[in-house]
Amino acid sequence: MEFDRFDIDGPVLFVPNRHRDPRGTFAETFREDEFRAAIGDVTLVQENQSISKPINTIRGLHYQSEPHVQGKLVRVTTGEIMDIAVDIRPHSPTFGQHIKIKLSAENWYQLWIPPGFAHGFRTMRPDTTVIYKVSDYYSPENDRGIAWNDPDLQIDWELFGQQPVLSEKDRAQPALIELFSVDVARAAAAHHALAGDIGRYHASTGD
Ligand SMILES: Cc1cn([C@H]2C[C@H](O)[C@@H](COP(=O)(O)OP(=O)(O)O[C@H]3O[C@@H](C)C(=O)[C@@H](O)[C@H]3O)O2)c(=O)[nH]c1=O
Repeated sequence: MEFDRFDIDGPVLFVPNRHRDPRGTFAETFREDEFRAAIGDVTLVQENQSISKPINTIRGLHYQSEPHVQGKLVRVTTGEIMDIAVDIRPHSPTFGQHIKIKLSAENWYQLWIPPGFAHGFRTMRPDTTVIYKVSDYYSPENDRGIAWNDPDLQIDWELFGQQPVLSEKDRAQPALIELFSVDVARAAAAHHALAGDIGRYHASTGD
């Protein structure tokens, strides 16, 4: 298993070593020892699978709040997604920024999204299967979301005018600023991470 890191600290891309022969392909898709060597003391306790039938289904942006924050190890076994992880760690120098990467049945990529990130994806093909292991159990009381199209996040979903398919819940998620306004202002003032928006965040929090 190879791995790579990103400009935003925390997420890790795992790429399994594939063994090809006339029958097809074999790969180790998860090894706890290698995962822990790269990530640290994290145990994955639940595995989820979703199948999205229409192309341009967007699920997200989702996270669980304390005390049930989740890290997620995401992969695709059929189809392709554009995977998005937004840094929502209030004191992070990259608060509000995101990483974007394509995961597909062909590239076998696995993205580790640590606690402190909101996660979402757009399916780039019909009938896309996403499988992900998580580091804490599902807790409906701690289920949280951010609007996929929050303009402050500046995510280019590459929809090119197409309407995404969304759950009712995801059509009504709040903007980041509604959830994190005070911390955003503090983080922005401390790190100048959101240059240009600082005045507006201060105004909206009354600081
Ligand atoms: C996430 C989850 C949902 N459910 C139930 C709740 C609901 O009835 C049904 C569908 O849930 P959702 O609409 O939240 O499913 P979905 O929109 O696919 O939610 C997922 O989106 C991606 C982007 C993530 O990162 C995941 O953590 C998760 O939030 O499944 C569970 O039973 N266990 C779980 O772990």
